Amino acid sequence: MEVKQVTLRERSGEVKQHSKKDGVLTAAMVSGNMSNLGRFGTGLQHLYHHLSLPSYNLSDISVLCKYVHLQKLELPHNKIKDLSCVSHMPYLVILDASHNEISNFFGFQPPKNLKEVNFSHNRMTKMKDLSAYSSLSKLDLDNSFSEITGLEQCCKLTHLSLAHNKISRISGLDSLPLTHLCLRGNQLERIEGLENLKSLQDLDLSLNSINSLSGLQNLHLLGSINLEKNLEQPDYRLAVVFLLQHLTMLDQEKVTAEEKVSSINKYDPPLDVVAARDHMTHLVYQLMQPQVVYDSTLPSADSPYPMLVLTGPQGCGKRELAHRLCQEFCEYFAYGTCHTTRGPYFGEENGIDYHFVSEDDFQNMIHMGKFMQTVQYGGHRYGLTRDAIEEVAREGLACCVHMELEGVFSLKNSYFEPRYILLIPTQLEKYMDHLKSRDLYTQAQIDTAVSRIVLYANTNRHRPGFFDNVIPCDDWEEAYQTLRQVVKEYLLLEEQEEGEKQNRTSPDNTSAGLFV
Ligand SMILES: Nc1ncnc2c1ncn2[C@@H]1O[C@H](COP(=O)(O)OP(=O)(O)OP(=O)(O)O)[C@@H](O)[C@H]1O
Repeated sequence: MEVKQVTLRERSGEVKQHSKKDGVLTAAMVSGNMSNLGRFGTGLQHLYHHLSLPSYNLSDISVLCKYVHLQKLELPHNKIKDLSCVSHMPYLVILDASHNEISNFFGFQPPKNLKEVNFSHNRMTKMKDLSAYSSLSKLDLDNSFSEITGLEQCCKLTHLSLAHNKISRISGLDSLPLTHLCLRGNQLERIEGLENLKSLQDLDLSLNSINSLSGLQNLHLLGSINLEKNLEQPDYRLAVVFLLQHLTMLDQEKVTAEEKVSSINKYDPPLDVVAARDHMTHLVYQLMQPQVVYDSTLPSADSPYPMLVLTGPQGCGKRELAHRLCQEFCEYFAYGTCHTTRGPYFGEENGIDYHFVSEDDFQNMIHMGKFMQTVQYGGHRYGLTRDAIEEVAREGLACCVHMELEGVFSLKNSYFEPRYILLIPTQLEKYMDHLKSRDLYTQAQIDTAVSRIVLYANTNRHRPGFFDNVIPCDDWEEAYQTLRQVVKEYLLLEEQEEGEKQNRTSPDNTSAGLFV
């Protein structure tokens, strides 16, 4: 049977073997203070598999070239300059020569199965080609390197530490199967050269001068990252958590579920969160205004004001549908004119299509509590004011507006209870051709509009009842006919017409009966 661990203690400069079993020595631990190895292990060299000589002030270890069967050699915290004796250890698997005075990087014949090497805290200044050491899986090189080179062929390298060097650029790591990478305490300003390290799970970039998080976005397996003492950006923790959704540890602290939720709410908020914020903003600003007595036609909690909202992606035709509907059903509806910061298209009239206002004016109106809801779309702001609704209400009519989905989400938080009609393109090609033919949009704007169809479709699928009606709008005329039918049903006009035919009595055509 082989001995697993034998402890040797040095007494007055001599190494004494304390125990040995069945005559076979496989491991030796030596402690004490000894400047040269002298007669150490004389005659037993060929039996050693593991030798540990930490903190011995050793400078000359040439005698170890007789230890040809060594698999593990630990020599940390000595004064060794020359490791050429390792050339005689073809079975070596693990070598720890950290905290020595070695400047000649890997100055020995490569043992075929050398897997783990620790050369940290030595005097190495330049990396060299390590293609002969292709079995390396773990390498510690915390020294004074300014450039990462020579590792390209280390195709089994999973753990690499290059901490406390002078590296200012990450390069040459692309082809490695790294799972753990430590670049703590270097001179990095950017995160680059990591895009292809798809297996990376643990990354230490602490104590650098990194000022941007770009470069981290594709590291989907990254579970732990340390970025301490880098960015000064406030809330950077949330930004990192948002970028790396799989993260479990950041700066040596656990990433909590709350942080994950907060990061999403901050950087990619769901529509309801955006809408809740929008609603809260306008409510708060409105409450901050001097209270006024509203027109009696405005809503109370018991009678939510009737309103018709046409929603759908940009350019789907909802605006024209709204106008035509207000024309045909002018005894019931009037168009609710929104405010926007975008400039008028050719032929658009201020006060009719929109109230065109400057960014500053729009902002002031927010602060004055004017808006029911606002959205940001395509770099511009849009908003529906209380006044716009009130103006229509004074006529005894219901307000008909068109808006993007975000506006609907926001309005759903208010005390208004409109009918919501979704107008959705189902033939993509046709919709795209239509957008192109308007000659108003860039390709990017068209792409955005098209991509948002899914948003509408998913909202309809996942939130039954969110829209009161869904009307395909591939054919504008057909869409209008369906829409007017739906509206007539809302208004109970069909029944009235029927009734009219039968009784020849005139209907009550006020909007009071809308949407009951
Ligand atoms: N108050 C609002 N809230 C939310 N969305 C709004 C609001 N006012 C307008 N929008 C929507 O913003 C989008 C951009 O409006 P814009 O008038 O610039 O578009 P458009 O190119 O004329 O397209 P459309 O014909 O759909 O109105 C449109 O989908 C419009 O319905």
